[in-house]
Amino acid sequence: MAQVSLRGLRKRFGDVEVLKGIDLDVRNGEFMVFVGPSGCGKSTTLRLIAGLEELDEGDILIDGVSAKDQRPAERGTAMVFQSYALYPHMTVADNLGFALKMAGVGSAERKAQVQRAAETLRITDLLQRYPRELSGGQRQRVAIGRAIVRKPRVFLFDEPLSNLDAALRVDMRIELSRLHQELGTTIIYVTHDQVEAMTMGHRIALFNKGRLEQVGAPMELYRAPANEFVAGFIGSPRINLIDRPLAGQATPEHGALWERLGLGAAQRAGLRPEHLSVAPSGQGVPATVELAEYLGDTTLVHLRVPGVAHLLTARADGGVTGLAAGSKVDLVPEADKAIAFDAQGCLVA
Ligand SMILES: Nc1ncnc2c1ncn2[C@@H]1O[C@H](COP(=O)(O)OP(=O)(O)OP(=O)(O)O)[C@@H](O)[C@H]1O
Repeated sequence: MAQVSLRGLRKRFGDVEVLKGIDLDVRNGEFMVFVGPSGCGKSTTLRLIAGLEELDEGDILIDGVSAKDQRPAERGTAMVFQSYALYPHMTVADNLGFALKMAGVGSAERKAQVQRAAETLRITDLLQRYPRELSGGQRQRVAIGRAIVRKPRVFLFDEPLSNLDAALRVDMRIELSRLHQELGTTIIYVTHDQVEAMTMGHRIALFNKGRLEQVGAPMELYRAPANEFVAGFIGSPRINLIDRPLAGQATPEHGALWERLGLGAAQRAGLRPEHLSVAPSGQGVPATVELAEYLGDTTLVHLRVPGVAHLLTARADGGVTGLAAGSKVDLVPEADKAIAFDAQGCLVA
């Protein structure tokens, strides 16, 4: 286990400044998820920690020791790539044991460690197969096993599940969380999938354009996003953003909705779909159904309120039916759940 501290990390590729000063402390034994849109710099940060890229400015401390002058092999990190990067001509057992062999570990000890890793990942029956004889999920397990046998101080995962189908991704999410509980090793995990971030991370570091927007526990980012970007990135379906109506120009519906939110001077309100409900006419703010998505356990209702710029999404009970496009309904917001943002898009505390 190790603590990883990033201090003022900066990195450019040619003219493009990809990291514009990243400061972050990853705690001992923590499962830290780096999340953010494509190209925001999360993989570059991971590769800097692994020593696969060189820093322009700043420092990386692993257990308080600067990694700047350490080669990748000296850092005690093990990386798992999206592409698996297995040796095609080697069996699973040889793939797992290769790093140990290179490190001069004897055959009997190597065999024991490979066996242990295979048991942890539940792939003992695959040890004699070749990578081409494995499914995507099995290959990913082998790739993780290869990292485990090295007994790293820090695991670095770069989008390890993105090549798997949806059902397998869910299984592997659970497996990886179990693995972390079992090993207790510090994990830094890169993904662009906010569901993975929410379900697996002790904490999330949300990147955007080479900077960190917010670092915190998943529910902290969900309930108290530092700004509109965080609010919009975390949560599916997306949070509803409702502008304050311009004085004297609001439609009665927009005015009534804003009034119900009770946010006074805020510039914009964020309201999660589960905090917006559909009620019989006369009980709330009049709206028109654009589309209802019946998902079984819930129904997502996309609604138009005259004067409000965007469609609003309400998450209704799965029993709600008969909401044809064009139906008139009323919307009732849970005002105490509304999140207020100022003119700069920052959270109003
Ligand atoms: N070796 C490189 N040479 C030039 N540009 C690079 C290199 N590596 C990354 N970049 C650029 O740096 C930016 C950040 O890339 P990075 O891979 O860190 O993003 P990311 O947040 O991990 O995105 P994704 O989810 O798409 O992988 C991108 O604009 C990318 O094109």
